[in-house]
Order: sequence, then C-alpha cells, then structure tokens
Amino acid sequence: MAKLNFGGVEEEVVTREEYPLEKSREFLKKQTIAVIGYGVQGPGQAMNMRDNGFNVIVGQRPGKTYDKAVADGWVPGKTLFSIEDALKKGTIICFLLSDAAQIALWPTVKQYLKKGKTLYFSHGFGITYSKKTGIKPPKNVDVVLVAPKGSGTSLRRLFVEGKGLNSSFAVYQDASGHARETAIAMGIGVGSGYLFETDFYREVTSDLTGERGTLMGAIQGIFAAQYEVLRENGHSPSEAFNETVEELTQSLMPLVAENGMDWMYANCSTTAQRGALDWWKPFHDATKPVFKKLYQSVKSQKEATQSITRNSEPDYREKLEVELAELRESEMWQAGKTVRSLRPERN
Ligand SMILES: NC(=O)C1=CN([C@@H]2O[C@H](COP(=O)(O)OP(=O)(O)OC[C@H]3O[C@@H](n4cnc5c(N)ncnc54)[C@H](O)[C@@H]3O)[C@@H](O)[C@H]2O)C=CC1
Ligand SMILES: CC(=O)[C@](C)(O)C(=O)O
Ligand SMILES: [Mg+2]
Ligand SMILES: [Mg+2]
Repeated sequence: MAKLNFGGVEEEVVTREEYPLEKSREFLKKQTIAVIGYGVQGPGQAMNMRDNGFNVIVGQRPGKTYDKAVADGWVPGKTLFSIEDALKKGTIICFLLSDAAQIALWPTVKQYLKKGKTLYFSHGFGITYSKKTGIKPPKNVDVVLVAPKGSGTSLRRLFVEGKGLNSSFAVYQDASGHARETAIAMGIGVGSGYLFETDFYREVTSDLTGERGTLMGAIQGIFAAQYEVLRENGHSPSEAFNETVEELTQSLMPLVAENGMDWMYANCSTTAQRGALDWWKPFHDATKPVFKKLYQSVKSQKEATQSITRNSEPDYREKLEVELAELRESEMWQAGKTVRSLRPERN
C-alpha cells in the first residue's frame, strides 16, 4: 500500500498502479460474482465488472428493474437470474439491496452462504446494526465491504469516461485467509479509482453523517435558507437561484474540485474573497452544533432505527416520492428547472 500524507496525517491507500486490473482479474478468475439487487449500486458495479472482464451474474426479482437489467444486456438464464438462483450460483455474493430490504432477504441469503463463499456489502449498515437487522453471517464465510464514495450512477459514468470514484474497503470476517485481497480486487473490479481502508463501523458512521450533512441534507438546508432571504428582499427567482445554486454547481464547485477552496477563492474577485473569508467562520459557528447533534444521532443509532423503520414500511417508495415532489415543486427548484433549460449545451 502506498503511504501518503493527508494534511499531516500518514495514511495508506491502494491505487490502481499498485493493484492493477489484471491482478484483480487473475485473483478472482475462478469466482462467480453474483450482484443481488439492481437499483443504483447494482447496475454501476455489475456493468463495470462485466466491462472489466469478470465473471458476473445478476439476481433480481421480476419487475421494472429486471427489465432494466435485460435492457442493459444481462441475459435471462445466462447472466440474469432470480435472486435465489443467483445466490446458488454465486461464490461472491454482492448484497446490493437497499439496507432496509437486506433485512427481509437475509434469511434467504443466509441459506446459500456455504463455506468458502464471500459476502460483500457496499455499506457497513447491515453488519454494524446487526442487533436491528438480524444480519449475522456464518463463521466460515468471508465478509468484506467496498463502498464507492458516490452514487452508483456516478460510479458508472466516471468508469465510462475512463475515470474512477474512490471507495473505502474493509474486512469484517476473514475465514479464508485472503478476504482482504478479495476486497481490494473487488474494489478495483467495480471501477474504483483508488481505495482507502476502514472498518464497517467507521464506514457507516461517516457515511450516514456525510449524506445527512454537507453532501445532501445540509446543502439543501443552506440553499433554501439563502434563497428565501433573497426572495424576501425582493430578488427575482432567477436571480436568487443563480446566486444560490447555479453559479455554485456550474462555475465554482468545479474549481474547488480541481484545486481546493483557496484556489477557487483566488479565482474570484478580491471583493468576494474579502467577504467569503469574513463570513465562513460565522457559518461554521452556526452550523457546528447541528453537525454535533447529527453525529450523536448517528452514534446513538437513532438514524439507523429511523432508516430501518421508515424504509421498511410497505408504502415507503410512495412516501419518499411525495417528499421528493415537495422539493421538486418548490419555487427554488422549479426556478432551477428553467435555469437548467437555458444552459447553451442543452439546446
Ligand atoms: N445508492 C447509491 O449509490 C449507494 C448505495 N450504497 C449502498 O449500496 C447498497 C445498495 O443500495 P442501492 O443501490 O441504493 O439500493 P436500491 O434502493 O436502489 O435497491 C436495490 C434493489 O433492491 C431491490 N429490492 C428492494 N426491496 C426488495 C425486497 N424486499 N426483495 C427483493 N429485492 C428488493 C430493488 O428491486 C432494487 O433492485 C446499500 O447498502 C446502500 O447503502 C453505497 C453507496 C452509494
Ligand atoms: C451516494 C452515497 O455514497 C450515499 C450518499 O452515501 C448513499 O447513497 O447512501
Ligand atoms: Mg456514501
Ligand atoms: Mg450512504
């Protein structure tokens, strides 16, 4: 593993140079990788592994998603099966159902976890919260994790563009003596750009914090608050949206992604720099208590309970859709729809 300095802290990472794709293919050549579930991570990981030359099959229940798998080139009876048939054939079982659905399917999955097989997760959820999920793998199988740090949609898109998301990896149980290499080989196989090591607990706590925080929850909260203040002070929806969202995603975030915050600041006016340097601290101070509360809620497992309870309700999809529609139909995101339609590349 390459030792790198992350802001003064030494950490080890696995890169593609260090663990090349050919090595991964060689290591896994006798395995049948069964991707169970074809939602968001399923297609991204399964198609990337297929394109990387691995022996991959998909297990999916009948319905719309099954039809999507067919449209993506998975062949019924050859590479696309019922969940049970895929569990039977697979030697590496990639458990890529939603975290709540994993609970319902676990008794079935468990039956097919014969000695020598590997159980693979993309989240530390099921194992860390095993008292709530009931997911307790038999001792004679390997249990590993590769968690791409981003949407399965991005995992696939970046792969197609010849790039790669980073992923974390972990071993929970090493029955074979080579579980760690299986995790690394799978991580490279699903199209990760590089891998950093963690454990199941740290993966799930950081992930739940991140998605509730700056990645998804906090960002919407901050957008909404600023948009409302601009509107309350007489600015038009297009002006408010542009100064809140469009400029950030189109102009400034790509600069942050490329070279960091100070570089983005340096590419803005001295007027903007002065203001941003003065104001980031009050925003920090105002939000830190909320982040602390969030982390506590994750740590106390309140967030896990909430996810399991709400996402196990029979009509959870419909209810999520109502809440997503509320966002979509808000003035801010309706203004956004019009703003997006004006981007020159869309015409
Ligand atoms: N969505 C993402 O991009 C990311 C997801 N993950 C993790 O990857 C895993 C998979 O998540 P997603 O792809 O978001 O899942 P998802 O919510 O898209 O669902 C995956 C599949 O589960 C199937 N399913 C749902 N309920 C079922 C049931 N009762 N019986 C049989 N099949 C059922 C659906 O048909 C779907 O094909 C989770 O552990 C998640 O935390 C990790 C990183 C990002
Ligand atoms: C995309 C991702 O990594 C998330 C936000 O953690 C998730 O979808 O669970
Ligand atoms: Mg994540
Ligand atoms: Mg997540």
